Amino acid sequence: MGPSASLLDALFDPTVDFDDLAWIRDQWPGKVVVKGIQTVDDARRVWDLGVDGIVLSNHGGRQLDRAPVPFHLLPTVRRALGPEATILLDTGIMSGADVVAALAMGADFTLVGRAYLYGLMAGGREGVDRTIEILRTEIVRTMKLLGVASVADLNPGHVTRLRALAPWSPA
Ligand SMILES: Cc1cc2nc3c(=O)[nH]c(=O)nc-3n(C[C@H](O)[C@H](O)[C@H](O)COP(=O)(O)O)c2cc1C
Repeated sequence: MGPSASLLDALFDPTVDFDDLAWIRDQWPGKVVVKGIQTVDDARRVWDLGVDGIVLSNHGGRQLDRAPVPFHLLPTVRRALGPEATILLDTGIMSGADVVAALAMGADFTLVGRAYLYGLMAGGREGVDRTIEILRTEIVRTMKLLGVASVADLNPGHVTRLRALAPWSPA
């Protein structure tokens, strides 16, 4: 096994479980956010351990390409955990319309992985700034097209309208 493979093995300990998370929560007074949640049961269990946020993510489906789609999981998790839970959506955010759709379906935040890396590869630091600028412009434009002035006013009903208004956004 090469040095990078050994390092990865050391970083990703497969024996980590919910008891370890409870221990971390107990030891660490700062924020704890758990990424990679893929089922409603895990979302509830992790939230009940007192974390500050959960991230619905399949890490882009890069390792396990049949992993559940976080966007599809989002409404069920929001219903199960209620309005107080902090839910972040990761995976597949490639446009401002994607961000708006996730917020409308119940996410509090979205994360961006590959989109900003594409900007980084295309233009370094400026490319990342430009990616963020494009996402911001698209978010504002999408909300204008929907006739929504505040993120707080977004709701699942807007997602159907979003599909009609934004043909670049996959159904
Ligand atoms: C090059 C690369 C490295 C990544 N490294 C990590 C990592 O160390 N830990 C992690 O939780 N996710 C990692 N991810 C996954 C991303 O954080 C994110 O979950 C995934 O790319 C899906 O989001 P996206 O569709 O916006 O890219 C990595 C992704 C890429 C492309």
